[in-house]
Amino acid sequence: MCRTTLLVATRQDPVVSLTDMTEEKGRPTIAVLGAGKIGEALLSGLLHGGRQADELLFTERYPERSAQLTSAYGIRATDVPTAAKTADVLVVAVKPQDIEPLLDELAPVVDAETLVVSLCAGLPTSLFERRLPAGVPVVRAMPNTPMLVGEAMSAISPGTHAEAEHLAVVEEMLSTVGKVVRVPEAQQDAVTALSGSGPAYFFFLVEAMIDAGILLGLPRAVAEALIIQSAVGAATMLAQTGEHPVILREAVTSPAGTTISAIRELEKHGVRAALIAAIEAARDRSRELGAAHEPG
Ligand SMILES: NC(=O)C1=CN([C@@H]2O[C@H](COP(=O)(O)OP(=O)(O)OC[C@H]3O[C@@H](n4cnc5c(N)ncnc54)[C@H](OP(=O)(O)O)[C@@H]3O)[C@@H](O)[C@H]2O)C=CC1
Ligand SMILES: O=C(O)[C@@H]1CCC=N1
Repeated sequence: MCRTTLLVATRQDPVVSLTDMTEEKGRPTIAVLGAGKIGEALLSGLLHGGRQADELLFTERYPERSAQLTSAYGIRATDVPTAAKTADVLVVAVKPQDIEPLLDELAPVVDAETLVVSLCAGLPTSLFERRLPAGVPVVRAMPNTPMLVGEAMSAISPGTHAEAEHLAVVEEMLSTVGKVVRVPEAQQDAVTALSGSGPAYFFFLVEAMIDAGILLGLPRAVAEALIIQSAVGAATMLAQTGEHPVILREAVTSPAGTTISAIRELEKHGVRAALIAAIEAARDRSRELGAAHEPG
């Protein structure tokens, strides 16, 4: 099996040398267990953020995929026992459905000196704590794919044995690739539905708006350029002005103008209710993924 890589990191030279950083802060070695979409995005984002390839490791199921990633990023592939022995932080990025065999592999080789960070939707820290040796610190994190371009939104929650220092390590790692908030673990299913899956909703919206441009007779390339830049502009306004989205929308909506005609159609078709229901369904699916691993 062979997949294309998402993005080849272009900046392999460090902003600050590894020696400087290790002397100052003792930057941890990070191993990503399962370098699929999000695992690769994290590795790529960390390289872009100034991490050195030799501070990073990954494991994958198939040698073709490992070779592809090593050739794209210069990061070494390894196996789970070597990752557990070598790395300070093990980032679990397999699908929730694949977690059990990975925990079987991890349990005999991990100890309380290693920080385990799970990116898995729905899986509670208690699952890892139950299956791994006593005292292993676990942090649950939910990032999103914009980490590829340093614009991730991540939320992190400590498990029972995770101390302030562990949260700080994860916060530092994920802030290299975007923004980070701390939330109680009980909120992680909602976070997963909102920001973990969130980029997909925006991509879906952009795709639908480009289709509308095609319907109206615009060339595809023109429709794409118009919508993508409108999305970038709107997101930048939201981020930079701090204004409520209602205020920003009202500023576009001229009396008896074009925008209000469109808004009336969106409301008539229940787009707001559809989004709320969609995000609720994603939250429920996250809960279901976790419940599948409950004991008994
Ligand atoms: N995609 C996203 O936007 C986000 C995903 N997540 C979470 O990240 C996790 C991964 O998701 P995603 O990247 O989309 O999924 P992918 O299927 O793309 O990535 C998972 C990778 O792990 C590999 N894998 C499976 N089992 C093992 C194993 N035992 N050892 C080593 N590698 C293994 C898979 O190989 P193979 O393909 O051969 O099975 C695959 O390459 C999920 O738990 C998801 O909930 C969290 C936030 C956002
Ligand atoms: O779709 C999923 O299950 C994963 C979790 C959040 C984003 N992607």
